[in-house]
Amino acid sequence: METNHPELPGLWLPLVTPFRDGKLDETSLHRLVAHYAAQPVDGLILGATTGEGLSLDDAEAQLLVSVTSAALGAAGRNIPIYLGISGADTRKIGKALERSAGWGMQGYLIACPYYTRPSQEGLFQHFSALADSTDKPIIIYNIPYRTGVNLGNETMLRLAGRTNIVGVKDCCADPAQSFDLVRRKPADFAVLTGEDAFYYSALTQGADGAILASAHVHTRAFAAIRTRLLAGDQPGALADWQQLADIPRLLFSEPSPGAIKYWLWRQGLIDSPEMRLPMVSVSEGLAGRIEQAIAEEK
Ligand SMILES: O=C(O)C1=N[C@H](C(=O)O)C[C@H](O)C1
Repeated sequence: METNHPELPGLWLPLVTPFRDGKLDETSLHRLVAHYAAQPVDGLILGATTGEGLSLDDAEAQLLVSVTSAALGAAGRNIPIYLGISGADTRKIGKALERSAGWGMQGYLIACPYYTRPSQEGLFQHFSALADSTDKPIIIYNIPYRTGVNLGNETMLRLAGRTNIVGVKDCCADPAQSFDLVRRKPADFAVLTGEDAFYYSALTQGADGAILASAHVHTRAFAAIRTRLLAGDQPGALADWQQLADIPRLLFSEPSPGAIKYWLWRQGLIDSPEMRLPMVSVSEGLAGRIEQAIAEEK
């Protein structure tokens, strides 16, 4: 793929944000980043859905970026960090882009404005205005079942013409829309699936990669599927996917990132599975199923 952003294709991890006693847990964050720095992860997204970005204030988001950069640096790993931003007011998001410009991440993942359900023209003008507010690359996050609005392919392709709108995290939940986009997109615009359960099928239909919360666990196995497909080994990739396909179902059987945090906590990667309200811990039933999955790993 020819692209002005060769770092985009691949497997990205939307990192959980560890909390302890109500605060961002820097020690766990450092340990977690060091762990993934040694894994085949091509980029990190901070403060997105999985990172509970809506419950972080500016100071915490900045700390998240600086601790993550420092941990990657200490591990000698140079992969891009994008910061998740969401909101429903173009002006406020534009100000957030200005305030965060010097924080040290390489780009932004920006969700479609939620709740107000703007028209396609409104969405076009929204993302155009945001692209004007920053020099950094932007990945659009299209997730209609969370925001209430679907950014259609005609609008996406108009936005793909902007030099710093470099890709989409595609969670449109409509495989026909995703395939149509992959077929028509310019070469320098990356389609990264964010539908964990569609990971294998999205890659076989030409997606450039993925942003997958599920890849917090079995990271190497998730990465290997893409590697096999790129090497032309589709049967091998399918066999691998058949082993992994239950993982997204398990991790998303209750609101995410509860299950992922529980799993990471039980593995000693974070010191607490704590989340911020309105997110609450996994049920006893799900905790038991995760315990069993961890035991089966060994
Ligand atoms: O953190 C994210 O961003 C992700 N969001 C998707 C969602 O909102 O459900 C899932 C994806 O794996 C990561």
